[in-house]
Amino acid sequence: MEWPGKLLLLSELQVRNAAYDVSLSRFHLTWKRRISSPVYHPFRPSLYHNVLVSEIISVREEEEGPSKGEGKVCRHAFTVLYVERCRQHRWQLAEVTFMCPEGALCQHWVSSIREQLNTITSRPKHLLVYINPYGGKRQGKRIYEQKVAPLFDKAGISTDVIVTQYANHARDHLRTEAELRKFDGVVCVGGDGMFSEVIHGLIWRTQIDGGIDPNGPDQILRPCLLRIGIIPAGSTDCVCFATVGTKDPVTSALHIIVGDSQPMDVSSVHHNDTFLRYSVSLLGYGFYGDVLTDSERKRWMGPSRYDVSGVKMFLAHRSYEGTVSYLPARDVKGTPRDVTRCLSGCVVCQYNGKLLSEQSARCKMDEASQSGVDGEWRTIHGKFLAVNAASMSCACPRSPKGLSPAAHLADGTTDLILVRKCSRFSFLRHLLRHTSKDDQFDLTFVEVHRVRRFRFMPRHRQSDSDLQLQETGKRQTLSQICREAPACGCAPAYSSWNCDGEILSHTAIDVRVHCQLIKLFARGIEELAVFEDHNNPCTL
Ligand SMILES: Nc1ncnc2c1ncn2[C@@H]1O[C@H](COP(=O)(O)OP(=O)(O)OP(=O)(O)O)[C@@H](O)[C@H]1O
Repeated sequence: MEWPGKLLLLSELQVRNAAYDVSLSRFHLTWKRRISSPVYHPFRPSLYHNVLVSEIISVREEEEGPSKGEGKVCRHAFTVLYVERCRQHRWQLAEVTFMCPEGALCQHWVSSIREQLNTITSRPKHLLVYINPYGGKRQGKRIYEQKVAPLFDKAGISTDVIVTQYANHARDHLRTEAELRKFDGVVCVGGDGMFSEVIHGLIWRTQIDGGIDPNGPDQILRPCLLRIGIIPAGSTDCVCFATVGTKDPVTSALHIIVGDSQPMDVSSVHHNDTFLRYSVSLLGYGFYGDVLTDSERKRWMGPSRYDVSGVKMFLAHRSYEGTVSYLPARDVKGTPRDVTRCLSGCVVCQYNGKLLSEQSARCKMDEASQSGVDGEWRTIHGKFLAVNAASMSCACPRSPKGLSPAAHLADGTTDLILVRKCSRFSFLRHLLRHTSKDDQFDLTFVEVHRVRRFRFMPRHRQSDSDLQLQETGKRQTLSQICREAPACGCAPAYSSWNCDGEILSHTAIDVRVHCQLIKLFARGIEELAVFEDHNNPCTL
């Protein structure tokens, strides 16, 4: 076996007229300046650079290098394009040009680097791209054409681009028409709504192709083979922020190019035997459901509608009666009160992912053992200000800790957070703790459980006429008027579920977490230390 640290090439080359020792191994490209004077010079550029081969985007031979170096003639040059880390998890494309004394040496370097890049099998070569031209500030097309397409081009990635014509265009295309075998991944340019369309299309198609009925709440779903990339261009880009650490199209494009892979759990939401939606981040009933319902009526306000509706619903202080039953996540590592976070290469996700896939393999062999794997249901009845299920931390720039700071992206569980009826002041304390260092769960009226499945049943069942009105958007009957503006004194009987920013049509739901059902072109959030390279001018 070849020793991985073994040097494949070592030459003296020039970078900006200074001599460097440049070396290439299977994993690293390094260039180290030859020091002519031992005297420290504070303004001299960094002396040592190290780039992972896995983070080299491409290499190109220059037409003709500069004609003179320090005394030597250097007419042959090649340029390496690579990932450079900046502040706050941002990546950018950097390049360095090496000048070689001879053409043969230059070609040898170019072919050796290309050879190493060709050994990386996880990089996509052909992508299917969906652009929502109306997401966020309607910049999706411009962002893709100006910032992303040139990078894909440099990396030699070919694309089939579809600019969506209507809502659910991407979902329907993926479900039926898309020739998925042609592609190594699917990219969506837009916000969380667009990402949701893509996962709905891809998961559905994967189940149908695999002969699995997606309407069955007890079905073990097939993981999707194609990875998904998100180019953030929406007004809410929470999934991108949670999996990459920033909302920057260039950073996301570079994660796609280097072929990153981040598994992610998906929850299926059913009402009886009818599939409603998939969720990857937040399912919220009560406060977060009401905020979304109210903010939908204020779309004309733009993103500030969430603040306005948040304040309004906080003052309304509505609580809802219902029954929550859940299956606690047994045997898994981690709890919602952990101080450790789900970061890049998370060992909790790896451990639980393995454990749960072994359990579901056993379960497939013996359908009857299902109850043994799942354990026992627990039930809580009460009046709640909020019932939330966070499948990831739900961190965003406004709430950097998120709704459940210790939640994991891919451990097969969701954190069920129950906020019981309490005073306005107490609820405010709970909400404010999402932005401070204090533990938002350390309050008598809040409880949190790490679960694999849960059900919710409101005390008052929705009537069919309520459901019809909810779906058609008409608001004319007395009960609906009472629900929207209970000036008559009757409190609304039920809230709505906010499912990743969409309102569900039913309140009685059955939610099941599917461990690592999808994979993203991301690597999770890297430790900050990785980014604190003080030699890097971009971090200063
Ligand atoms: N061509 C289109 N015309 C109208 N709607 C579209 C089109 N393409 C996609 N959509 C829908 O637009 C919605 C919002 O898209 P997206 O998530 O990209 O932007 P956003 O501004 O972040 O939206 P949101 O406010 O929902 O987060 C999605 O639910 C998607 O289904």
